[in-house]
Amino acid sequence: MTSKPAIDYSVYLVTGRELLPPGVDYYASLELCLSQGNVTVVQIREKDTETSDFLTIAQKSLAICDRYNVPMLINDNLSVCLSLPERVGLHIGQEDIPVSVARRILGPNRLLGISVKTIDQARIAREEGHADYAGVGPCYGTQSKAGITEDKVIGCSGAQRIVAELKKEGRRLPCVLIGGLNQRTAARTLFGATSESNAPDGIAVISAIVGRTDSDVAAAELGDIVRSFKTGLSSSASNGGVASAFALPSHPIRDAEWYKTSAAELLTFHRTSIHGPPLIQTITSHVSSTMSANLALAFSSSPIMSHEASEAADLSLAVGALVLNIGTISPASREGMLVAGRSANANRKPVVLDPVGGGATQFRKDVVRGLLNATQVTLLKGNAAELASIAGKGDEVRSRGVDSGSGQLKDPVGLVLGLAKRERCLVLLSGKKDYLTDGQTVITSDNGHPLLGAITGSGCALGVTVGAGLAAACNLAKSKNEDVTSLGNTLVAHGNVDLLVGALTGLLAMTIASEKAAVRDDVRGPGTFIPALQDELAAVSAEDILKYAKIEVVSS
Ligand SMILES: Cc1ncc(COP(=O)(O)OP(=O)(O)O)c(N)n1
Ligand SMILES: Cc1nc(C(=O)O)sc1CCOP(=O)(O)O
Repeated sequence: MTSKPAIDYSVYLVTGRELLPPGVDYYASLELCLSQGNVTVVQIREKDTETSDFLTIAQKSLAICDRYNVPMLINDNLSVCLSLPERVGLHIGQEDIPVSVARRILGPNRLLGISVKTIDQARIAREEGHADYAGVGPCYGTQSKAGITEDKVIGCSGAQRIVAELKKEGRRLPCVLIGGLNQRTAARTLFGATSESNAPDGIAVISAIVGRTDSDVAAAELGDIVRSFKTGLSSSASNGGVASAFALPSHPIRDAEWYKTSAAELLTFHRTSIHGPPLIQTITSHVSSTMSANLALAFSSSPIMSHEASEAADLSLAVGALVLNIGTISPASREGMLVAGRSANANRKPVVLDPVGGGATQFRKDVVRGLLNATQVTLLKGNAAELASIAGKGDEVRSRGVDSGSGQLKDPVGLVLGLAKRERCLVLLSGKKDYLTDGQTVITSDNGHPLLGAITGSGCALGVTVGAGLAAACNLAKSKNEDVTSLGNTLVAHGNVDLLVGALTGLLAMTIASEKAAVRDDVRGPGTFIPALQDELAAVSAEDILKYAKIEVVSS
């Protein structure tokens, strides 16, 4: 029989004296962040401190933790842990003393945590049963620990797979996410690491609390995020599961006519909106920049083609949507995209990611993974090869470079639904038939003319019209005084905004315009098609959507 108290892992502070702001006293900072009851566990981590000094720091820290009734653990150092009362636990890594040996020495009553970075390590930790909980990471890059290179980062999807392994039936091991978790990343990482009924139990942080002079406020912000996540969990559990209820919008089943009518109404609103044309920040390829800007204008939007990282935060206050297209990606434009993505997330602006050629090279794969890890994307748009690569099904459709083909996907509906659920975003699979989903409903569209494939940049411009459609959906909700800013339970739904209809409107406008352009008398081939497409996109109307949209709801 063990006598371990139940632990609330919600906000797990790992200390880091070297990260304190200048002039801030370690003990004062620790006391301050514990003072409001938001930090629920503390681990004392001293990487370069002599054992005797480590013990002194740990003893003084324990007095503070005891005052606030917060459980405490020691990082790595068994002798410091054993010198302290039995209520003090130990956290070890995979390279430290073996967990079975640690358990034998510590006895059954001390809390013992282990770091896991792979599914195998998670399985072993769960099966062996020596550890009481696992620290899962590094979720993202961090300055707080040496040696965390890009290839070691597991991101939301890696964390999701590890959490699922830790939570397998039989023994469900509690776990916390660690590495780059902060006020900006915590919500989407908690949501993103959750699948079915497998959710992390909390977040472990160093810099997000230790690096702040107002460590009490920092802890309260994180506490709010984790509580709101857990509230979403319990309400969704009673609604039949986690992923269905909060990761993606849950709405009534609607038929194709409803979507057609809603898209037509949104288009009318967008063309005549008192908000004026939404500003669409587009970081795109050199090849398609002019085409994208012109077609954005034709679709009643205002393009701004800024790649500059230093103005992204200011811009994101003004933009209606952000479009990230990796067609001619470089390390500098990747940096701009990361900053712009962060700023858009912070200001709750929709983000479209177009992973052009995403499966073609390792560099592009890394860029796409990095962007998906660092940004909560609202809509992921790609062709069969690009989306199959992101889904880890690259062998299903061999990538042939940036214009890789329509592909022979075995199960396009399953692919887009799976990706939408995993990445917590809308997914648009473009091809002869387009598939659009919000993770609940899948809409197919048979619109679009083959000449779109004969000109360069039409796919990139589609990303922009879809982005403008998302911005229009936000503006429509605002005009009805609906909440478009709250975090709520849905990360991609932006309160009451119907982003699925927004994306559909941008898709139909572009594809119907292409059909109307292609049949014009003045169009004799790709060259004359381009200006005609621009004209027809400027003219496409609600009536055109009602008359020409060829959409079906194939899954609800
Ligand atoms: C909660 C939690 N999770 C993971 C770690 C990392 O531990 P470890 O792998 O031992 O690395 P160091 O902390 O020793 O650098 C942790 N400390 N806490
Ligand atoms: C101590 C530690 N361990 C990690 C792991 O992944 O094993 S990441 C990490 C540092 C976490 O610091 P911050 O919250 O400032 O990113």
